[in-house]
Amino acid sequence: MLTLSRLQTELDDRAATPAPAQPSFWKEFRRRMRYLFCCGANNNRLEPDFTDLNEVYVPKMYPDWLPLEQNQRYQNNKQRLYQAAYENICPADHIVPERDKRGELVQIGSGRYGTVFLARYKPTGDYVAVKRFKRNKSSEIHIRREAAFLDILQETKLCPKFYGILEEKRQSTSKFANLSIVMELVRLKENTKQCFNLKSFVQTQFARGGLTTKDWFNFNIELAQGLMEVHERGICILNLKDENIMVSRDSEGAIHPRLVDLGGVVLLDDDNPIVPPQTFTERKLNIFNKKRPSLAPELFKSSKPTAQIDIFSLGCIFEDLGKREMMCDLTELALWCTTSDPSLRPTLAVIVKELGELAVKL
Ligand SMILES: Nc1ncnc2c1ncn2[C@@H]1O[C@H](COP(=O)(O)OP(=O)(O)OP(=O)(O)O)[C@@H](O)[C@H]1O
Repeated sequence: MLTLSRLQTELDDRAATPAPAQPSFWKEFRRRMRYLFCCGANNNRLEPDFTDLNEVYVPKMYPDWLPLEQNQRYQNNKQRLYQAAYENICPADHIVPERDKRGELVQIGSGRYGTVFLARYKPTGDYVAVKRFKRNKSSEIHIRREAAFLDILQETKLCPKFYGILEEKRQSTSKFANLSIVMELVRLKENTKQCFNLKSFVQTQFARGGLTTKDWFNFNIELAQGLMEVHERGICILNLKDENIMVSRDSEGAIHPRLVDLGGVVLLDDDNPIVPPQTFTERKLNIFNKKRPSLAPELFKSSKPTAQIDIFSLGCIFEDLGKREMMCDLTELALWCTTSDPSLRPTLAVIVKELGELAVKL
């Protein structure tokens, strides 16, 4: 909602900005935010035409530094990307929503773009998570794009299995869009329906009981290794934060990270740099920066989507964990990862090595 003070600030800004050829602040702001968090390189496309993503995505899948064998796999992804976006449909009668005693849908979590519900996948009886998207926040291309990336990243240990796109006819007055994403339910333990993201996990005594510092180090090693796998596929998460990392515990009590919410992903080293609008004043940048402290500072100047951006966000996760669990070594590593100069941040390989060495000492 445009509050009076925000409106006043905008008007002040407009007055201070020379009129000719300057795009409106809010128009440019929305365009940039869409670029950052929704459509990535295809921010200008309003039509659900996915072929452009194919074209944009595939050349990026040939980074020189990758072994030939991996490049070959990316070539095969071209067809899959399209299929995931348009052909990987989960038939509506395969999904049986779970309801509580009052007959309401069981909600697992929610965010700015969607709400995630619990359901059963009829053919196998598996529990699944169905992410419904808010109609006013997500375009069709946004949803299809998220699904396509989930399809590619489900190969990694970090991301949940993708069951397909669910199409349901809803009234135009409905809060939710017609398309939803069906994916594996990432739950705390095999035999429960409870799900915890890292943020809620650390605050819930019964879920986190009995953990040692070593467990946390191993968890972080897995997280960094998982991120490496994501980067190897030419993808930058951009939106890495504790709410998007789910925690599961195995039969021995060890914790493992899984990544959900690929709504913000962009292509690594995309030629389109992410730049804040010209009219973004220093003050506004600071306000936005404070609201999203896990975003790397270079994003607020002008930056290509790089691995270092995710490493900064990973550092913010380490910082929170280090402080909360009183792991000084982790806090120190966090400081290194969140260096404002991206070229000084450690690579993921170095992070894994450092964490491994620290874990051995325990
Ligand atoms: N596969 C899943 N299994 C279990 N819980 C999930 C799953 N996917 C999402 N969640 C839960 O639902 C919450 C909201 O999902 P998600 O982050 O995808 O929504 P969003 O609207 O895109 O969020 P954001 O505001 O961060 O963009 C997550 O924080 C997580 O706790």
